[in-house]
Amino acid sequence: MLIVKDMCKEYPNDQGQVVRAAQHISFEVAQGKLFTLLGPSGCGKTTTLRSIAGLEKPSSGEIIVGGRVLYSSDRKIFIAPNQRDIGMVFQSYAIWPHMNVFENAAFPLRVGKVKYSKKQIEDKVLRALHAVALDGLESREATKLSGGQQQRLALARALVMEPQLLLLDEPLSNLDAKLRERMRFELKRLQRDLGITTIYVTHDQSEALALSNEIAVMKSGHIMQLGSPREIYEHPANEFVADFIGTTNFLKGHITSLSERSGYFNIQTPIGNLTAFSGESLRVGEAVIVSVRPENMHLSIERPDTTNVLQAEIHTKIFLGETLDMQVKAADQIMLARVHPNFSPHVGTHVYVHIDEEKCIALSDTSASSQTLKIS
Ligand SMILES: Nc1ncnc2c1ncn2[C@@H]1O[C@H](COP(=O)(O)OP(=O)(O)OP(=O)(O)O)[C@@H](O)[C@H]1O
Repeated sequence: MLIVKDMCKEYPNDQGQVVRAAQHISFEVAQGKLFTLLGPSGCGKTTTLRSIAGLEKPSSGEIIVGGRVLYSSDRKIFIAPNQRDIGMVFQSYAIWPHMNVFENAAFPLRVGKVKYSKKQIEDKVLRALHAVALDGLESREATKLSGGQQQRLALARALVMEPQLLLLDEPLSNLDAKLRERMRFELKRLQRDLGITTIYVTHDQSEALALSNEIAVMKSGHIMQLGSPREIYEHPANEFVADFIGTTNFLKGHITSLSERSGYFNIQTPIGNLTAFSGESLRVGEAVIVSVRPENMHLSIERPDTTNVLQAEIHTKIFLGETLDMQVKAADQIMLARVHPNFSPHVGTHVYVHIDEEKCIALSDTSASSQTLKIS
């Protein structure tokens, strides 16, 4: 449905230098899916989204929506934003305060090139308002809506033209935390019910995990990893992704041997030997970082009869209601374990930490590429 091919966008900055805002961005989104561009501030998410909308002209590459080329540097094609059949909702969704709900939603139909009859406008607006569950509020002044309702109205205004592609740029960031969480579910339901292909921009990793069929994690204008929320969470491609998505423990080490299980490696770390999975082709002696999610650190008082067991001591405990976060200390390394609140040994207690081999992810330590150890 949407194809972005090798897209680059450069801007000149105030010092006359070139800012490479998006570099060789390529991805495809299937019909009806929700695809998220996720990354820290300045990584190029908005630039990518605005390029799809036609609000920015990329420096090179190609953008195709539903088989129609909207931009191609090679073929010198650039379709104007209002000819692209794309709906967009921005962070500052700016509904019109002097118009009621109906008129706000009808606005794009009234100003567009195509002239619609009164009946057509009414049908389309009521359909869009129904989709976002604002039916019955047509004559309410827009300013008398709650934050969440205003957000849904902005969405209805983007949907009223029945675009084939919907672009959402941090649409929930102006809402308070509770409402944001509720709107996440609403957005997901709405997107699924309407089956509208959607590109979503956010810097909030939990929002991305909750909403997306697929995520592109971006850093400094590059896509660092493309994958489903589960793939990205469970098998981060590199240290940046592991660190940016969720909470993780990092252990530095080096590979001592290949495990008998294919894809697994035996690793020596300062706090003990571990067997870990890696999607990379790592070599014996190579410096690695092992990433372990806190919920995969299983603590026990008795030594479990299995492999991948470390010895540690309870360092600090933080009660979080449904979970207990425990910092455990092994050698000089502090690690975070997220456990059930029923398991609450005293600070200073010696514990065993078991980590399933599948949940230990070895990533090549790029910062240590020059320090590869030789194992004879
Ligand atoms: N019009 C512009 N002129 C010059 N530089 C720009 C322009 N727009 C964006 N940039 C730069 O391009 C880079 C990417 O910006 P972009 O807005 O795409 O990032 P972002 O990931 O969406 O960030 P945020 O989450 O803060 O909106 C940044 O370094 C930004 O300063």
